[in-house]
Amino acid sequence: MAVLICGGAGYIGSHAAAELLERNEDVIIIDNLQTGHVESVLKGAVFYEGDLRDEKIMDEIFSAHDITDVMHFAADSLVGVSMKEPLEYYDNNVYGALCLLKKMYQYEVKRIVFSSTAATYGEPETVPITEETPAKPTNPYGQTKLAMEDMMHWCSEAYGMEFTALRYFNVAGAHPHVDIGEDHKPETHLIPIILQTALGQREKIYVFGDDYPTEDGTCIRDYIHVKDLIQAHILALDYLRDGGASDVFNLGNGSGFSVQEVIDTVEKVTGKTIPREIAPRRAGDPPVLIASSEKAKRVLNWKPEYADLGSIVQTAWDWHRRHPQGYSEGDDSK
Ligand SMILES: NC(=O)c1ccc[n+]([C@@H]2O[C@H](COP(=O)([O-])OP(=O)(O)OC[C@H]3O[C@@H](n4cnc5c(N)ncnc54)[C@H](O)[C@@H]3O)[C@@H](O)[C@H]2O)c1
Ligand SMILES: O=c1ccn([C@@H]2O[C@H](COP(=O)(O)OP(=O)(O)O[C@H]3O[C@H](CO)[C@H](O)[C@H](O)[C@H]3O)[C@@H](O)[C@H]2O)c(=O)[nH]1
Repeated sequence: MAVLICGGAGYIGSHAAAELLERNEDVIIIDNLQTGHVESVLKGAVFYEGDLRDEKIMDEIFSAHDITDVMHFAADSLVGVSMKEPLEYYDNNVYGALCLLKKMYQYEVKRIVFSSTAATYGEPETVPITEETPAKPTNPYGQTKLAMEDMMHWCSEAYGMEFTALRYFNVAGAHPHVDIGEDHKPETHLIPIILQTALGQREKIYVFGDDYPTEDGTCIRDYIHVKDLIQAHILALDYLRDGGASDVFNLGNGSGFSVQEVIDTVEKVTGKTIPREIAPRRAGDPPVLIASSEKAKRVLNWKPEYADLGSIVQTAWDWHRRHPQGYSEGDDSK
């Protein structure tokens, strides 16, 4: 039995590899390294550098290993870029998932745990967001993720291929004891950008809009620690292995923090003053996104450990301080 991690050299996929290896699972990774890092591939995992859309390497992997389960993280995931390059997003995300599902069907692999996103909900009218909240994406990124969920739904109906679509809210933090963390180039996510400012690599943080209908006028998001997120993936995998039916689950902390509050928290954790400047709104940002993850808690028995934003930021800060330039130092000591 082996788990194939698609996108296992990326931020979240590498944390999944760490957890699976800790459970003594056989881990196979495919990653084309378009945003991933070979340095984040952990010892013990079998690594293939390649693309999901390349049938040759997919056949090589599926015939060389007894793959029983898939975790699928490989995707393009920048909302802004997706607005400008929708076809690229459909190609990598939707066509990439199609290629993967075809191989799973061909090699009779029946289970897949999938990275979905809160972006499938678009701009919901009420919070907290439950899985019953209508999915109405407002950008191609969210739309491609919903299309991928739909494909899995129909594969489940037709071929008995069971899936869990995990709709993440804002993922942050780094592994508390394995030396892996978040390194996107370019970085667009709020917490690492503030940490880069704390490290003196950026002059200031631009706060995108202070005229939203929230208490301090800045956007509110629900931040979830990557380790808690991965714990839910492990539970989702076990749920499918125990015969659980295909389903969709939100993954968030259930509490919201404004951009200003996140910056204040980073100041507290790092002891540094973060210069901030109010900038125009970023297109497509909903004012408030807060998850209800009650379903994951009830069905999967998920118990997140990092409810407090300070402890999430602390683990990210620890990693960023150790790796101020990210993985680019060529650290291959894993
Ligand atoms: N980071 C977040 O806050 C967040 C929130 C919601 C959903 N997600 C989803 O979680 C997943 C992982 O996000 P991440 O932050 O770890 O991103 P990431 O870019 O760090 O990881 C994605 C990995 O997939 C690889 N990849 C992409 N396309 C590929 C392809 N066609 N073939 C092989 N490898 C490919 C990349 O090289 C990268 O290593 C994504 O699907 C993303 O949409 C992330
Ligand atoms: O320099 C910055 C960067 C971000 N922000 C603000 O900080 C908040 C969080 O922004 P992120 O880019 O960190 O995260 P998003 O909420 O935009 O997006 C995240 O959640 C989405 C789902 O809602 C998608 O899944 C996406 O992949 C994931 O990164 C937003 O209000 C954004 O406007 C700033 O003010 N300044």
